[in-house]
Amino acid sequence: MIAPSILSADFARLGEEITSVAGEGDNRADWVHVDVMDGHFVPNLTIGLPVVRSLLTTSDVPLDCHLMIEDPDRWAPGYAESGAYNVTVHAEAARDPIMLAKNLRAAGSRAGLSVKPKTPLEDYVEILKHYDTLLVMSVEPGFGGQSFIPEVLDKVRTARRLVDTGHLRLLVEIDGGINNDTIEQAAEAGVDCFVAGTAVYGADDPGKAVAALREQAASAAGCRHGAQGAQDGNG
Ligand SMILES: O=C(CO)[C@@H](O)[C@H](O)COP(=O)(O)O
Ligand SMILES: [Fe+2]
Repeated sequence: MIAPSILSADFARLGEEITSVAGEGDNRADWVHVDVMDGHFVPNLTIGLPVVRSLLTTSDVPLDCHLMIEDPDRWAPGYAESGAYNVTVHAEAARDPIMLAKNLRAAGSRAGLSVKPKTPLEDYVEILKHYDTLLVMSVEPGFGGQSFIPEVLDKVRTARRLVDTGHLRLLVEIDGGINNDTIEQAAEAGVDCFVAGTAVYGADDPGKAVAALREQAASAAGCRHGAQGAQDGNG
């Protein structure tokens, strides 16, 4: 799955930028990723709930809201109530992440938990049993256009193993520095959903960029499944 991040889009034309990846066929994004930043949890400020509510009316592509905010226990359920498909909060910011996941689901969205590059996954494995998505940050949150941090792929591999062995039931999502040079290693590690800002909205044709990234990820993931089959004696 490909989720273009509108952080790299033209903020004066956000509706059109979303519709550019909301057509039919291969050029259609699976989700559109919306980065909400409060200037406290991260040193940058973007948009909040009123803008997200408007964006929800611009297309039928599900919105994936990534909340880089303090006190998500208080603010995140509003995004779910408004119709966001997936609402992701930061593990480092949530006070009661299990209750928060329950509140998000009760409000009608999927619940996502994100970890910054230096946050270990081990501390959150039990909590993740209450979540639908794990968002592994592959850059420090706050800005688009940064370089991919390959070391976070160990967390992707661990999460993939936990899902494949039935210990967790969630989608593994990655966010930061995903482009045609980095998507294959992320796909091989076991990512299900790839957020891409600059690689999609920096391209001449964002829809074509979505299709190209998906194709690259699918063929790299195919190689991973092939290698897995051979290891299991099925290949
Ligand atoms: O959450 C964030 C940044 O904090 C991301 O969603 C970025 O917006 C991804 O942008 P690129 O790294 O793909 O340019
Ligand atoms: Fe993000």
